[in-house]
Amino acid sequence: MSKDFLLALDQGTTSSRAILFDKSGAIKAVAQQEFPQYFPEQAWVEHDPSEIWSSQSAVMAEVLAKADVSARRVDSIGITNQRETVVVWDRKTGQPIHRAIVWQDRRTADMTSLLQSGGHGDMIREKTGLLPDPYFSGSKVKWILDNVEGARKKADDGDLAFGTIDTWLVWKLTEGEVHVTDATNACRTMLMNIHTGDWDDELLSLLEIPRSMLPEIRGCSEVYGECALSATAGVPIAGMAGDQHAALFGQACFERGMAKNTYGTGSFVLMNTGEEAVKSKNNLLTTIGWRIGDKTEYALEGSIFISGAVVQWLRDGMGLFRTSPMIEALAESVPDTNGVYFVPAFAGLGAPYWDPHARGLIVGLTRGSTDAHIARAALEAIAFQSCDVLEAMAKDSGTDLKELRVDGGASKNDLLMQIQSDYLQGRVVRPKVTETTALGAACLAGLATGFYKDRKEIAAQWEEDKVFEPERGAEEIKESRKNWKRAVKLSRDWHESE
Ligand SMILES: Nc1ncnc2c1ncn2[C@@H]1O[C@H](COP(=O)(O)OP(=O)(O)O)[C@@H](O)[C@H]1O
Ligand SMILES: O=P(O)(O)OC[C@H](O)CO
Repeated sequence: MSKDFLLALDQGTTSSRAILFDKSGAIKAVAQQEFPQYFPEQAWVEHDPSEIWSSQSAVMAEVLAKADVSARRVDSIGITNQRETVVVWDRKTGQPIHRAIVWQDRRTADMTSLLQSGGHGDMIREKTGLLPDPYFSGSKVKWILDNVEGARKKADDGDLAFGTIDTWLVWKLTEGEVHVTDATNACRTMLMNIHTGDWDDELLSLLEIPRSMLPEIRGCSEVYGECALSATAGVPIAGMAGDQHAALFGQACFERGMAKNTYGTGSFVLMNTGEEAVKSKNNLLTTIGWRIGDKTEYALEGSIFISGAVVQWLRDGMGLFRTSPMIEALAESVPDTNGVYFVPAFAGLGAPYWDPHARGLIVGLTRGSTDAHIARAALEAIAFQSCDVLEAMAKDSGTDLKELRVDGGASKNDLLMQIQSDYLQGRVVRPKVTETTALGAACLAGLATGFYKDRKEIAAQWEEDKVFEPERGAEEIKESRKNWKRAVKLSRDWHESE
């Protein structure tokens, strides 16, 4: 039977998705399931690994049924996932010993501040391309080992396994046979040296994490094992990358200097820097774009923790509208924010501020402020945050960005994309397929099996849907950009440590 399809498993922060692509990169079918978020304490965020697995395996079966395609016609599976989120499980029982600690969780803020004040910041930056922040996996693993009864002894005895979500899914898909991660997920743990491509003993000993817990680090495009589940039994798992890296690949940003921004729960801007691991002088991260065969390509990244999530908060927390897309009409009903600025630092601030103690605020309110102004200020905030990161990126890379390729749930919002282009004073380009994260994972799998010959074939499939050009001049936006920075200043260092 001919193999006509690639299956992408896209395990995101708020939902698990499975998408079936045909060879031209067109979507044949999508299945999606949201799963519960747990907020046990202020600024803590957890997921239940078994709910992640049950939602992901359910959508995998559902998408094939929806498309009426049998697993025998699926060439291979590509996995992509929310990054940094930590699962620790017992190797013997396969049971997690704690809920997954999610990338947004701030419980280890004091721990990472100590790493900084203890003089480890430069070493961490040099080796990992990251900076000490609770965002990354390492401090979360240490927290589990320190706080779950009996965990440290079990870890020392070699009975525990650690994984980011990619690792957890492969473990489940292969029924405990394969314990691997890929270079892009590994490089977000703060435990890997991005220059050697291996776990780093100095970092492991600093965080007291035994090497025996860790998965093997593999490339992004190779066969890791075969699926053991009945719905997809025998299909090779052949692609794996963190969601932002997969999106960079799916956007065909294959040349140095090309960049994308994914507007999901957070926003993540990545710029390809080729084989050079560019060191940021402006508080961006140096990250692995992908590793294919023995070649590693790098990227600069600006990670913004809250973007689409602010829309969700206005929807669910404030009840301003019923569905996320409805924010567009509400925000469009006013010509501007009437002086309102909204800093959505719900989970502290990521790049380029890196302040885990910042908290959200809305300023500039008057008796004339309405829900529409607040909605518009939320969209402006999404755009402002990306501009802050892109400004830093231009300085670090020494290149002015020619265009920004966009994707993710909130990129469907035309008003937001126009605001982005205005504040950026540059071209914003949205492709026909905005599921580029899943597409990237599928393509990585297809490259490994020979379904695709080379990257050129993939790049040729990328098609533009809509281009946004600035409608306002540089002078017109100057005042707003200045006020945004004033608002950010006010949000800083708000939460006091215990
Ligand atoms: N039309 C829209 N305008 C603004 N935000 C949107 C729109 N549609 C979806 N969103 C936001 O995008 C996010 C979902 O995007 P998605 O790429 O699925 O995220 P994730 O992968 O992080 O779960 C949600 O936070 C939602 O509020
Ligand atoms: O699930 P997303 O799309 O919000 O992405 C989460 C990021 O990978 C976190 O680093």
